[in-house]
Amino acid sequence: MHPSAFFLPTFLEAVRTNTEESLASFHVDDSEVTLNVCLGKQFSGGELYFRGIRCENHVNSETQHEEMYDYSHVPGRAVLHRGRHRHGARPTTSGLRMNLLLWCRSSVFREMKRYQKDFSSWCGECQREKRERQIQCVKATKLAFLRGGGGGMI
Ligand SMILES: O=C(O)CCC(=O)C(=O)O
Ligand SMILES: [Fe+2]
Repeated sequence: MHPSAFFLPTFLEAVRTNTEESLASFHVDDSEVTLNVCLGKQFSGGELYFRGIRCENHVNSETQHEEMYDYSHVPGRAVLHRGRHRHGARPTTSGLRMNLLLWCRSSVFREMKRYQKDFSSWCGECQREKRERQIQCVKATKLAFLRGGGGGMI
């Protein structure tokens, strides 16, 4: 599919500076994909911290250790992340930080999501729950097998 068919519409959210930093506390974006371009030249701090991708149902669930990821901005470079990737920005400790944020939305993806119940292909918590269900299922099957006397056949 042509990218322009998938991401409609794309728009500019804001250029954030130090003074707007309260906006960047822990959140998910109302986008499918966000492009964050670092325009500041000299600053320190302002790192992004990512804490796992979540569907609407699991946005407040715990973070698994392996989902923790921190990113330090590099002037002139951009980071592209999923809008549903929970994230925030640490305070700028010196200088002026400016970031250009592009929120890219997909009406196709949003329409498809309305008919789906299982988001385990991208939500970390749906994945964890699915694994847990599988483990419980294997345990129950083993137990039923052993209770049925099948254990002697191994
Ligand atoms: O860089 C910031 O201050 C905000 C970052 C953010 O929220 C984003 O990349 O979506
Ligand atoms: Fe954001």
